[in-house]
Amino acid sequence: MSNGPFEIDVDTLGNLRPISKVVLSLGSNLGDSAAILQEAVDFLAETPDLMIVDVSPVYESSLVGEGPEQGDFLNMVVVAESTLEPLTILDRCLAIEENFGRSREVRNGPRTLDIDIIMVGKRISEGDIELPHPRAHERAFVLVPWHDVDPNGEIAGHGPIAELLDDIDASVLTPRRDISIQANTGF
Ligand SMILES: Nc1ncnc2c1ncn2[C@@H]1O[C@H](COP(=O)(O)OP(=O)(O)OP(=O)(O)O)[C@@H](O)[C@H]1O
Ligand SMILES: Nc1nc2c(c(=O)[nH]1)N=C(CO)CN2
Repeated sequence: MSNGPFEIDVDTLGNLRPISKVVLSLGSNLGDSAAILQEAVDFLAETPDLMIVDVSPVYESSLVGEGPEQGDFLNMVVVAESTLEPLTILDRCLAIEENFGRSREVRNGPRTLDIDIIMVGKRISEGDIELPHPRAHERAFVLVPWHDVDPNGEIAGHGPIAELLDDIDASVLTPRRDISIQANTGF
């Protein structure tokens, strides 16, 4: 899959809307994380004008970066196609996070659900959203699952994820083959 926009959609008013590749990183380390990830993917699949192309395997890892003592994360990546604007996708992701009672009281604290927007086509930072996600290129919990389902993926400004993987320690991740998240698109 290219990084798009690579196709055009025509809406009911006849407007042309570019279809962009969207990559999302989902993480959870509070509550029943496997069930939360499945429900989050279900909510994403119900989003109008966003079509899930693939969901990755799930990996477990300890907190990357600064933060209080907390449980290990489950992480996965969703690859989709969408005509939505990045800020509309962000609003939808924040609403899905809130549905699981996501709290931001403790900075970098444990979270029921975190959805990071890794990229929307070749779009770059605009307003309240940083694109591509500024830390995605150095995060094993993003690059490894993404590469599993999209080996030719690229991050604008950083290059092919297959090459970025050479610079990270993937051994920090434990594959959770006992957990399988499905994209139930209803078709
Ligand atoms: N690409 C992006 N994906 C998600 N949120 C973004 C993005 N760019 C900017 N934001 C803003 O940053 C906020 C995300 O803050 P949050 O507390 O979830 O960060 P985090 O996921 O804990 O840390 P990190 O940004 O290192 O992944 C969102 O509310 C949103 O307004
Ligand atoms: N292992 C792991 N570490 C993290 C994660 C995460 O999802 N998994 N998310 C972060 C902020 O988004 C910071 N650190």
